Amino acid sequence: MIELQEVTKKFGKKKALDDITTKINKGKITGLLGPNGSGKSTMLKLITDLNKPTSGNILIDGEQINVKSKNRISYLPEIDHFYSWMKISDAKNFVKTFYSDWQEERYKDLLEFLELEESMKIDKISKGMRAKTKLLLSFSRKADIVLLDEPLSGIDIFTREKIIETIIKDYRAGEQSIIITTHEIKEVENVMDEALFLKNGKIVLQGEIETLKEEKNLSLVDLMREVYSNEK
Ligand SMILES: Nc1ncnc2c1ncn2[C@@H]1O[C@H](COP(=O)(O)OP(=O)(O)OP(=O)(O)O)[C@@H](O)[C@H]1O
Repeated sequence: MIELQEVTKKFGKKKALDDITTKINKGKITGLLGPNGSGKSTMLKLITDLNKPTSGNILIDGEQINVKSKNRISYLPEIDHFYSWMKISDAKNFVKTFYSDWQEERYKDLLEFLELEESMKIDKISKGMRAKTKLLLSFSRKADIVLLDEPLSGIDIFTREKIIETIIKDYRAGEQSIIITTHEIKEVENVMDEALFLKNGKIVLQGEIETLKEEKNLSLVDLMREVYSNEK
């Protein structure tokens, strides 16, 4: 379980996250939702320990984030983190040297599934292929926490579908926790178990998707509309 205790993250005077206390359940797919600038990426970066909170604590299975917990996390950043000279195989070797849980078999399997080739040069492939490459590298590890920041952003419908298929393909429900930030709500609605809605750095709603929808008798998109129109 990932636990945030009174977490605030400030950039200058701006509170990107404002005194957040919450638990994100283990073994589920959780959608981290909210409008631009609501704090989604900031929250993922704090969980990966790429950024430190200004105040508050983040615990993973009851332990303060440490080197061991960092190794359990696979993080797909919103922005491309590849060097332009790299081929997919170079990017793989780069990631592989950092993490002991690299799974070569899974990498080979996903490479084929995503219709990518190791010899492809990253600065020559399309945006969709780069998105698939990021996913390939994130999912070729055995990490039991996978954080995906906007994996569907700016990608065509077919590639989006392929990316969603990849996310659920070998998903170990109950064991592996996946947190996805996205604006493509309709497409991930059926994949997510739980959702956490952020606005201005605060949680405005959180729960199991089916329960939230049933309680209000609304689709997730309409639920979001209601949540964000009521919040100022
Ligand atoms: N490195 C930074 N320096 C200054 N301000 C930042 C930094 N990172 C985030 N912020 C600010 O913190 C707030 C939250 O940003 P964040 O990127 O977490 O939002 P988001 O919900 O992921 O947005 P989007 O959907 O547009 O990706 C925004 O106001 C943003 O400008």
